Amino acid sequence: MSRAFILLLDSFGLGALPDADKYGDTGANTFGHIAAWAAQEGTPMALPNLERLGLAAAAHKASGEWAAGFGQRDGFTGAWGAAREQSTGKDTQSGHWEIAGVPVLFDWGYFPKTVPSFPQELTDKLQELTGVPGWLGNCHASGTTIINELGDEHVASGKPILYTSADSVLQIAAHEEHFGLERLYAVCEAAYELVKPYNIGRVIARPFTGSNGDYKRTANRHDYAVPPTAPTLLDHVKDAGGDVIALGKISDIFAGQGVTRLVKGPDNMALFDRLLEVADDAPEKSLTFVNFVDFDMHFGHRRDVAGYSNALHELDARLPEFMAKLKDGDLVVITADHGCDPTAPGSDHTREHIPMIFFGPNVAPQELPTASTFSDIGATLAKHLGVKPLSNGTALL
Ligand SMILES: O=P(O)(O)O[C@H]1O[C@H](CO)[C@@H](O)[C@H]1O
Ligand SMILES: [Mn+2]
Ligand SMILES: [Mn+2]
Repeated sequence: MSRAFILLLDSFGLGALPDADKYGDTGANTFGHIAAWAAQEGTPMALPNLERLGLAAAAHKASGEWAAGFGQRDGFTGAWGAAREQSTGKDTQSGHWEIAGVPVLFDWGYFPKTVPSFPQELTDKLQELTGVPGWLGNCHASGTTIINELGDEHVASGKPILYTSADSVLQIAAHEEHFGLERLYAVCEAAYELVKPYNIGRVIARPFTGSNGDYKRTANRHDYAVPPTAPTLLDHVKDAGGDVIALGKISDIFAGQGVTRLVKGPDNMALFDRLLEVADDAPEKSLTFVNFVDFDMHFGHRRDVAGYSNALHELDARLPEFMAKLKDGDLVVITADHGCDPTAPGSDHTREHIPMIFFGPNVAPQELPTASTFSDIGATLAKHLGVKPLSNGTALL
């Protein structure tokens, strides 16, 4: 039996990369700063299951410091280490694709931090194609803030809210009932075609509901992402006849490429429930890839340190349920795609090391060398599954 599982904690960074200063992220440390905050609150973090696997030791190796409340201990059960990003960005697509063997070595296009942020020829063309009365926003923004700032005006005028971030994205927010969900999707589809010359990674539909200055995003977010530029681990597994089971937003991130089964869930804990079901029936030579997005979407970008800490405790507490389902030959890795330090200024991702914690019934506990590319993770899983090796990365086990 050989199966592989990637449990990706979206944005769970372990400390700044050597080149973080180029990204404005000097000193960023998602895990370290959450742990420091918790200790200062008088409620130090306790993540016994992740700690036993080697998480805190990996963070120490990556950042040079022990996270508050954690220290050297005996009896690790995982093969633990951290990885550095080879891609030029610090976005979700770059992180995931690189794990799967395809680092993004070209520069994505980005929209500048000016107002307006988007080129006028782009917004004019999109207006002409979709017949909307104009645009609101047209700037860098936090998605939950801007819908409350501009929601009333959007409802009154029918103008969608356009915004972006430090990532290569064009996001369009509109009211599900007043503007219409299908209409929002149609505007995003048109935008996806128009941003191609700008080398933009994703257009994201951000529907919301509510009234009178009180608006909330719904679960009907939809991503229109460019597909990976070369075959990924997912393709290699699929081409070898294996199942590729994508939980949460994984399928969107790979534009469906290489995915054979799609499983959705509204939040981290629902996704964990789905993961347990998949662990029961995933066949031989399958890859199960789950993205726990709440860490990033609800807590990292929102700079909600308490929420992030709580979500880590919730996941840690449930890990034994998953471990109990593992079968002989299973290989699991716990990792991330970038950082999003909730104590950093602004609301963007941070350029950090990611955890690389392998475990499973046949994994010998050990310290791993710091990987110079996230692709070492995918290369290790490709070897484990016996599929075609990836064109980037080195197998570590
Ligand atoms: O502030 P919100 O809308 O959550 O946006 C975030 O979500 C986008 C996609 O993950 C990122 O680029 C980031 O800007
Ligand atoms: Mn991400
Ligand atoms: Mn994000």
